[in-house]
Order: sequence, then C-alpha cells, then structure tokens
Amino acid sequence: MDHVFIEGLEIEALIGIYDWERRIRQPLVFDIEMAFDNRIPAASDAIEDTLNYKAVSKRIVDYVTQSDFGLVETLAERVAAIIIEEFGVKQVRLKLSKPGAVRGARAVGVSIVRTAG
Ligand SMILES: Nc1nc2c(c(=O)[nH]1)N=C([C@H](O)[C@@H](O)CO)CN2
Repeated sequence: MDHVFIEGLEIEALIGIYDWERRIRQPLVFDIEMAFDNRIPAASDAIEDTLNYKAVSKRIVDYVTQSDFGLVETLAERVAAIIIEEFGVKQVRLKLSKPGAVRGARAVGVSIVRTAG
C-alpha cells in the first residue's frame, strides 16, 4: 500500500489538564501517514489526482490552532477523523508528540491508527 506523509508538522495549541496549561499555548508535533494509491497521480502528473499534503496540512493547522482539549488522545482522535472524513483517506497513522511536557523526555504523546468505517 502506498502512502502520503506529513512529518514534523509543528503547531501551537491550547492543550493540557493542569491550570497552568490552560493559560499558555504549547508546541505540538504531528507525524502523519495516510494510505493512498499514488499510481493514479503518477500516471496523470496532475495535482487534482493526489492526496494533496499541502491541503491536508493547512486543514490540520487551522483546526489545531483553534482547538482546546485536555488530552492529546482527544486531539489525535479528532484530527484522524478529519483526515478520514474530509479527505477520503482509508487508513491513517498519526503520532502526536508534546515536546517538553515531561522533564527528561524529548517528547511524550500518543500514536494511533484509524481505518475508515
Ligand atoms: N496519556 C496522557 N497522559 C498525560 C496527558 C495526556 O494528554 N495524555 N497530559 C498530561 C499533562 O497535560 C502534561 O502534558 C503536562 O506536563 C499528563 N499526562
């Protein structure tokens, strides 16, 4: 299976369960892998036939910038649902990292795989 990926997409968001986290914005990093048959755009050389990673990235940036959740689990689930429902992706693998959230760790977060129902 082919994929289109977005790696290291950094977005500032209001996220976290503690009081101090409700008053600041924190950087989040998304690594996303989306199942897609790339043979069709490869044959046509037409951007319209692609799963356009620029369009997906913009939608995610817009959504995450305006989001407000406590848990990274909730945000990861919502972003995966947007990719599946709005871009017709059959399967998405999404890693959401919260760098600097735990002292001594480069990053913490969640990784999920979701398939279209
Ligand atoms: N599994 C999770 N654990 C924790 C989360 C989370 O979203 N999912 N969040 C926090 C705090 O917000 C933390 O990031 C602050 O340092 C703690 N554990």
